[in-house]
Amino acid sequence: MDILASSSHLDLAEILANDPTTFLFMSEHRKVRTSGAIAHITARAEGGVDKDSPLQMAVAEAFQRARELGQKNPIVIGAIPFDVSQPSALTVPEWYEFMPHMAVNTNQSVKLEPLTVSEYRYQPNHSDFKNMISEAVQRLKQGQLEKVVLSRILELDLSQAVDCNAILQNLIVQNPAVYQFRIPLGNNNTLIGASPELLVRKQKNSITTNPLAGTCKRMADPQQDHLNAQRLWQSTKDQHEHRLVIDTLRTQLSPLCDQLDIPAQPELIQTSNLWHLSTRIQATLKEPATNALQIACLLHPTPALCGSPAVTAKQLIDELEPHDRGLFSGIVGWCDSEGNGEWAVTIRCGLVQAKRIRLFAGAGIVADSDPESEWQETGAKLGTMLNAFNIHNGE
Ligand SMILES: C=C(O[C@@H]1C=C(C(=O)O)C=C[C@H]1O)C(=O)O
Repeated sequence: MDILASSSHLDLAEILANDPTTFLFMSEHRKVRTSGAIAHITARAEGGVDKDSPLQMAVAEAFQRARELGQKNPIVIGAIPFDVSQPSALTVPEWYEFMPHMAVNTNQSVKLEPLTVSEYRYQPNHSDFKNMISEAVQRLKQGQLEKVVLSRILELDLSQAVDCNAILQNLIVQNPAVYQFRIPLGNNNTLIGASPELLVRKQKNSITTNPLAGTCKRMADPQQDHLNAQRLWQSTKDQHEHRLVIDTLRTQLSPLCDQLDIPAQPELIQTSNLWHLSTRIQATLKEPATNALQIACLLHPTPALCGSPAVTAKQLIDELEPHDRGLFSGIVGWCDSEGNGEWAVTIRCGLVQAKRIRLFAGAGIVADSDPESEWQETGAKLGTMLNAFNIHNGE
């Protein structure tokens, strides 16, 4: 499709041009923006690794229609929920382009009028969250499973409607090196976020995945910050949490790949407010025709968002979490008709609807997890979105 000819800076307001249908997915690899819809795809992602699954068939059909309307290489873009038995929220747009990286202004945040929060709702609240983690720790100690990821929701009511695009602009400025997205969901509902975690990128026969697991908070004091990072690196608990993710990915990817390059040790990476253990995995596909959405469906949800073993962890999440995750901890991204694409994990994000914001944060729990530390960790994760809103109390 068209590539922006000029290399002048665009503010988000110009990029989105007040078009409520615009999807945005931006990374250091590609920055995609869209307009309009040829098809909305709600087919469930269950079994989506297979070419003849309902999801892949629906996408192929919509691509065919887009080609008939003159598109050379249509794309599908949007979000898939954590629970793949729930409907997908995908669109084949009427128009899209890959923007030049330089086109997007990542320097200028938007000065927001101070927002007044009229209500904070925690689901579960502090004490119920700690009970939930203690219950999970019991099950982990009994050996029913090795890891489960448990989460909480923070819902805020504001005294005035927020400008969703201004919040996204702030997210981009505060988190320039991650995966930023804007997913319009209808009913004036928008999912926005800045995820640090790549589920899969596919370019021709080459794939990359970059799971994160093992987290601690950044500190204002550089020495304390460095110490925290070292503590995370040396933590057997966090290294164990991380290894479980890598082992699963190795098992899933090995049969598909000629070459699979997994570093022996994770590295430390930093976001604006957190340290993570991170492993960048590179592989070459045996069958280059396998598309990015198929691989995303194979890997999702990884033990970084669900647990290990996956089926037992999913059952425990259904039993213990009081909320439905919906699109949170699902995946978000795009795939073109040549099979290339990029999918990130839907974290560090929120659903915005006029005066109401719904935020999500989860943490990996293993047998030696401490409930209060997990509350603190999820609080720090919520900070990514709260900072973009310029809300500093409550967490
Ligand atoms: C679930 C979240 O994060 C996930 C859990 C992590 C952990 O347990 O250390 C780290 C990164 C993500 O894979 C979240 O940010 O909400």
